[in-house]
Amino acid sequence: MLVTGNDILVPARAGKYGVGAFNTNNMEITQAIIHTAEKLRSPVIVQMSEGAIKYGGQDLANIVIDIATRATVPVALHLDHGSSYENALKAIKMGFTSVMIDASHHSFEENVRETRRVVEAAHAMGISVESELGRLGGIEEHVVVDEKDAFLTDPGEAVQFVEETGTDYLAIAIGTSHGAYKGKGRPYIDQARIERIGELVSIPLVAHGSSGVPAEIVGRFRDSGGEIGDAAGIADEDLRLACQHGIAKVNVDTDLRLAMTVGVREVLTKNPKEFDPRKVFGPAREVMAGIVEHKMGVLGSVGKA
Ligand SMILES: O=C(COP(=O)(O)O)N(O)CCCCOP(=O)(O)O
Ligand code: NA
Ligand SMILES: [Zn+2]
Repeated sequence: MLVTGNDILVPARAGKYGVGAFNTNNMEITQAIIHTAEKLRSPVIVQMSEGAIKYGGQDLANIVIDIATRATVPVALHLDHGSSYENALKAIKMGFTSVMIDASHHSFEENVRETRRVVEAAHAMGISVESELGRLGGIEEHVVVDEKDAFLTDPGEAVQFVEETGTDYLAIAIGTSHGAYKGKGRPYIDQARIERIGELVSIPLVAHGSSGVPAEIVGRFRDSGGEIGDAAGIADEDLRLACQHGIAKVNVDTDLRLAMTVGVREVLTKNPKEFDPRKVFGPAREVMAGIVEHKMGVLGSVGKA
């Protein structure tokens, strides 16, 4: 069933488990996400960035809404990294049940102002809101403390931000970053900071940049002709721990992109004569479903629907 972000995330925060928020850009990705959630009896969030909306528009949103509505587990459709009040409202008009207003690159005051505007409008329509405080960005071990603090979310500011905006859930900067290169070796994630913020703030917390970039997928990507540097993602153990301390929404896009590409490349390199799209995108869907299944196991959302 299609539900709001709060319907899924408030129980997740209370139950100390994480719910995957997986980005989609087509039908097969959407099916891999929602069908796997049904198989595992797990709630799930399907999210579309503004780039995905540009790519697939209402056509793609309708595919998500239709599959989510018929699904036997709770599914929310979330606007990822909404960049303006207007775009957040447009997404609600398209049928989204959760929207992010990402004004974290503005000053604290401007971020509060913009976020509060979206919260008021979205709440008037029964839609949940994600906002962000702090700067997403890979933190290398050598970064000096004050520079690190400039990036990461300040616990005291988080309390004030939540009070002044009424945001339903909050994306915090804890050392993760988008993409396949999250730092040398085991990417840094500031567990103490998550724990501190989780103690002070009771709403669900959001971790962006949470793809694991699993070595097995990276290996298959290279073996099927892909080119990728020394990619690294967030360790499963770090994600599991983060969900014990208040992280409830866990954003994953890169892992699905890698999985889809691996599926397509492996078919096309193994069977150069193949040109039936179902024989290309079908196997890609299976690889993605495997990624979704692994992630739900790590986050602890299996059986929670
Ligand atoms: O936090 C994440 C994903 O993090 P990840 O890269 O670790 O998967 N996200 O919010 C996904 C960001 C997707 C942006 O995609 P566009 O190219 O459409 O703008
Ligand atoms: Na988001
Ligand atoms: Zn993000």
